[in-house]
Amino acid sequence: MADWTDCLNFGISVAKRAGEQKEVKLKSSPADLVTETDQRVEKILISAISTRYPQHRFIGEESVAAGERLQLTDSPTWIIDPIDGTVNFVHRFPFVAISIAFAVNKQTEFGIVYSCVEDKLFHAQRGRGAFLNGEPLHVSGQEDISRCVVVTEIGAERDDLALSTLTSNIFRLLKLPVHGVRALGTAAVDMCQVAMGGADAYYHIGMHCWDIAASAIIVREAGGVVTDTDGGWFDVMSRRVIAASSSAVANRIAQVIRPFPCRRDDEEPLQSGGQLTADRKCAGPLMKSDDTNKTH
Ligand SMILES: O=P(O)(O)OC[C@@]1(O)O[C@H](CO)[C@@H](O)[C@@H]1O
Ligand SMILES: [Mg+2]
Ligand SMILES: [Mg+2]
Repeated sequence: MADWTDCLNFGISVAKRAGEQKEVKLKSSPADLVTETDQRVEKILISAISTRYPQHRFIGEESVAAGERLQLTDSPTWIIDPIDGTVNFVHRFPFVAISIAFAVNKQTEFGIVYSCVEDKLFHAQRGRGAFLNGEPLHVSGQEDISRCVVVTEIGAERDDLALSTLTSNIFRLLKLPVHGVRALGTAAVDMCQVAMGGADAYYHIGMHCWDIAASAIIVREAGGVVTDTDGGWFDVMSRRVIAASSSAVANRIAQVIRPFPCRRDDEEPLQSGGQLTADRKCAGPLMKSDDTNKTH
């Protein structure tokens, strides 16, 4: 088995260096600031990594937004979210992370999540455990859904179907009941909360591969389970995930929540006026008819 520890250590060092980029000045508007900062951090990461590993490929949120093709091949690939929690960043809500995953043959070999404001560095390497600032991490192991804190995200979708589905999912979980539902505004940090036992589960529909590729391996290596929202096999490109402290909790959440349709990350972008757009929004047919049969 190839040993990717050198890449992991290099990834950790560039993530920490990029996380020092705090001296950003407001230029014209919060939107500009964020775009500029996100792009700058992604450039810092990709330029450092590609100088050291010129054969490696990249999937970066900002490069994809700029029109680059999103394609996960068998080649060694770094999957990067330069700032996960951009809205938090603008509002100074203190959860903002750099998320870096590394996949070979489409299998994630390691993941790094640097929660910059908290100065918490999470990492995990396949088969070698998960760590927070060098200390081993473990999920809570909770198996009883009624004793769980569940994390989810509100997401950026504002269409009626997405909004009504996500609010009714929260409604059904609260009625089970669970101990609480939380949202931190960054999928990467949400999932690391599951990995460290601060939360017992996380589910989300509509996030992207760069939001969760790193934290998915961190949860698994911390002893948790990661599945699709239907309880089946997790596909990092599907934009659907449950991460949980146990299979029992993951399965219970899968029974309760209903999906809304999302374009896969690796689907060709929508055509708009003859031009390719980076639009990967949730869209598509209404819920499947069997969704109405889900357990409440
Ligand atoms: O665009 P960003 O900041 O990289 O990421 C988007 C994101 O923060 O939005 C969702 C919640 O709104 C999260 O699940 C996800 O991580
Ligand atoms: Mg993100
Ligand atoms: Mg981002």
